[in-house]
Amino acid sequence: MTKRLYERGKPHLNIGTMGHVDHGKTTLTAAITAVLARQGLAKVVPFEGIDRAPEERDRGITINIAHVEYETPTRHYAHVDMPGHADYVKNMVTGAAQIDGAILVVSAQDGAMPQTREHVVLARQVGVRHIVVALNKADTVEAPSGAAGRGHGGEDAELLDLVELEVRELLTQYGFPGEEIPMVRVSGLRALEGDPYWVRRIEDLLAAVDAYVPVPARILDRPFLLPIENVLTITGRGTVVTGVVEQGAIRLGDHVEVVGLGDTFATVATGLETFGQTMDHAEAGDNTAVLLRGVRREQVRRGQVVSAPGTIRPHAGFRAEVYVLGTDEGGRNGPFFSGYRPQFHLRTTDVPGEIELDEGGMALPGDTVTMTVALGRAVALDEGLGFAIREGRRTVGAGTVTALLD
Ligand SMILES: Nc1nc2c(ncn2[C@@H]2O[C@H](COP(=O)(O)OP(=O)(O)OP(=O)(O)O)[C@@H](O)[C@H]2O)c(=O)[nH]1
Ligand SMILES: [Mg+2]
Repeated sequence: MTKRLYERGKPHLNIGTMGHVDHGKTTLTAAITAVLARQGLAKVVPFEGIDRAPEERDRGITINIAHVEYETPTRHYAHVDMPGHADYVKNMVTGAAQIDGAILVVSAQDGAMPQTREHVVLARQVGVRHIVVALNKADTVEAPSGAAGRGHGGEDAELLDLVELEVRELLTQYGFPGEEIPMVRVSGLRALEGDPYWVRRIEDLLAAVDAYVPVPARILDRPFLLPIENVLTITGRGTVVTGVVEQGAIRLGDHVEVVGLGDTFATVATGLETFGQTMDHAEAGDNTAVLLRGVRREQVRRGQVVSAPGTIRPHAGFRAEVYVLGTDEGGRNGPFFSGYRPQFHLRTTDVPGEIELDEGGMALPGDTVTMTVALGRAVALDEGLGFAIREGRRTVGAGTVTALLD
């Protein structure tokens, strides 16, 4: 069976849904595909089809299906719906999801909640600059005209205004232009059911994303690098790794190295695909599956990177600047000290590491501190890389690598 060649007709962007648990991220994701499918711009991905990342698939090289693909009239999107809070932190905060913009989903019933705040803080830390807000579950608050008996009328519409104001203030507090951020009142659930009024609102939301999130400048002038998100075995073909190309470009047949979490080794990219379509080359920003020649499944794992030969090395020691999350941002209740051994989330992996603090040996929630880190395992590192520090289920800090030590 021959596969369609991926056409680079429209600019490609990576976006994702974020927001408090149960506010409707997955329902909204499904609704977007349903609405765009009516225009022939997406395949319907049902609610149950999102959030699944099987270890193995036997049909072709396919992207981790937590990524949903769709087009608007002007753009091609890969959309990642993080399946829960811990995964959000792992995937997005560590830069693994590499999103160019985000849809912040806030339930109109509940307003901003603790994870709404935490996600906004962390989005800011990892350099997500453009957020569009979906005030979801608006059907529980607002009635479309003519839909007598549904919704609750005037007073609750005022409630929506209040929620909107509260979210704008939250965004402004964390350095986003809260006044100008587009906010669209939607109902993922009703749109998914095909209610024309709410379908139009989803179209409004997508138009807002198209207009507000700019096409980012891709780093094409640096060596190829792809952090491995997922490893798949394709029966009869070999081992495939998937992820978003962080920088540079790769052509079919290029020599590459697999770096980190063990000995570096060389291989060749003998297949490239995106969402089931073949590619002759992949470049920064592309959600890509790479077939690696002669590589056994056990040789590769999430957390390694595929890179142009000789361009990046594994390191265990580095210097960093870290923002320690405040208690109200989901951070610790108290300080930590030199000798502290949390988990470091770097690109697509997490490894334990010991912290040596510079000044005074103590870091309080809300502080920005400099430190030396000794990781338990060497991973592919470079200066400027962003990372998150976690302890148990709590995000302790968000930092940047400032120098490599060994
Ligand atoms: N009334 C109403 N209910 C909704 C809407 N969107 C989602 N829901 C319901 O809210 C619940 C949570 O929806 P999900 O889409 O699973 O929420 P989520 O944000 O993906 O949840 P997590 O992934 O667990 O964080 C489900 O029962 C949905 O049916 C909406 O627009 N209106
Ligand atoms: Mg969900």
